[in-house]
Amino acid sequence: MPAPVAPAIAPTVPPAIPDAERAAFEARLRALQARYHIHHPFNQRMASGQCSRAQIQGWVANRFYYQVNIPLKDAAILSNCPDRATRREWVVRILDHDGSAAEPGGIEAWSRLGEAVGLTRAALWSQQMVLPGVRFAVDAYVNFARRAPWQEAVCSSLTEMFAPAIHQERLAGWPQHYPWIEAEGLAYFRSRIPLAQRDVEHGLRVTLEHFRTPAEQQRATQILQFKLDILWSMLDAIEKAYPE
Ligand SMILES: O=C(O)c1cc(C(=O)O)c2c(n1)C(=O)C(=O)c1cc(C(=O)O)[nH]c1-2
Repeated sequence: MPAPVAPAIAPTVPPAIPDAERAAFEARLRALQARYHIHHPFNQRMASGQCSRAQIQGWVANRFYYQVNIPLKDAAILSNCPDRATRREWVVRILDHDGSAAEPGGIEAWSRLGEAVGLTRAALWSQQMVLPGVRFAVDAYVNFARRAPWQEAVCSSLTEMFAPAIHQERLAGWPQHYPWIEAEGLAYFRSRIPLAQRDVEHGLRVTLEHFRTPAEQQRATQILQFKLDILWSMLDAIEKAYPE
């Protein structure tokens, strides 16, 4: 009688991915920078000082809808994530935007940007200026985070890899191009640079660990492209509503 075969025990720790493979995957994700909204014609006009006051106000009022939805998106990711260590690291993103007793937070900073460009708080908070295309695009992001496996939603946040450059671009250019914007209004962009870098460090760790096979990694690039398309569509809608 043959000796009984020991039952296979599922490994609790997945095998390590070779460093070179990981680096190649990360490089493929980073290469999608070419599709970032920093290259959108509206952003290029905004960055080179060609936007009117009405266009800047339209952009700020519409982007506010993105800002107020980011914490809902992050809460959706938390609600789908059974891993306590990940939740502990992720939850800070909600307070970054919503603020706390100690810090007014990103949404408040964006409201100040609104005032700095001449929008009243009522105009901003009423969301009356939010365009249908912007609403659809942002809602698609939140809905994706609600429905997708949490690691996929984490991957979709990785456009933040490219965000510090666009914040820097505004900090460097706006004071000279748009001297009518009160300088304190730009604090939001300054505050996001270190936060985006921290977020990306975490988001990349999750993504590089989770998407392993070529097919999974292909899926990750498609998810990142989907998110790039959301940001791009927002500017398409804004550009159409506020023509030159
Ligand atoms: O101003 C920008 O162009 C820009 C882009 C992005 C981005 O790439 O998703 C974010 C932000 N800003 C931002 O301020 C922000 O808080 C943020 C959070 C996220 C996200 O997906 O979780 N993206 C972004």
